[in-house]
Amino acid sequence: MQHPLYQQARFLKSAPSIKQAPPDEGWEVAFAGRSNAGKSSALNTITSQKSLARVSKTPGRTQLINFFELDDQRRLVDLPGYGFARVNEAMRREWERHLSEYIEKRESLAGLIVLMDIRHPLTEVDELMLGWTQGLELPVHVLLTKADKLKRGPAKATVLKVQKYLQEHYPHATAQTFSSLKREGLVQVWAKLDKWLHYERPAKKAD
Ligand SMILES: Nc1nc2c(ncn2[C@@H]2O[C@H](COP(=O)(O)OP(=O)(O)OP(=O)(O)O)[C@@H](O)[C@H]2O)c(=O)[nH]1
Ligand SMILES: [Mg+2]
Repeated sequence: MQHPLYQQARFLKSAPSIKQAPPDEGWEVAFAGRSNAGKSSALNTITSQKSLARVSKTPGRTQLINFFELDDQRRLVDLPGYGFARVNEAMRREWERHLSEYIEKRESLAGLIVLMDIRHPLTEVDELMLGWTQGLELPVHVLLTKADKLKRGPAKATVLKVQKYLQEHYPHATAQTFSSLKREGLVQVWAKLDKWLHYERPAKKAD
């Protein structure tokens, strides 16, 4: 199962900060989340590509924003992973400055996907991230990743709890379960991305 837009994704460029980003035109959706939450895996699953987004062996080393081109108007963006344990204070500040600047100033940013491991969602640093999106009219969609690690019952209970919490504290945010391993939740994410990126899937030809 592939998607005509996301399967076209191609690496465009890496930028250390918003200054080096590609022109701020069209629409883009960014993927954020703690290191190891499964961002790279999700990007590869969504785009039906094996190694579009590189899986980093050294969390916290890459402070780059990676841009992937879908077509001449649309992009996906892989943001540096956050929350890695022993990163020094200066690096953490630098990360916060770059990320908050990107989220607040990037005109073409149409939505933010925030990935959280379903076994420990809504950590302090996730809340920091969600806080930056408040008052920006920036929609957020949370992917509770690695859903295959929980049984169906507990997974369902977690998503309901997270949805309720978001509704109360971040009403601009929605949530769903996701598994790259099982390709679960893919159709739901595609629908969200299509909407944010103003993309209409061509109608299937009747034959
Ligand atoms: N069981 C399971 N494991 C997953 C899933 N998605 C990712 N993983 C594993 O989780 C680990 C981290 O995945 P990545 O996709 O590299 O995570 P990331 O968020 O890109 O990490 P950083 O680049 O360090 O920020 C890897 O060992 C993956 O194989 C999933 O849906 N199910
Ligand atoms: Mg990654």
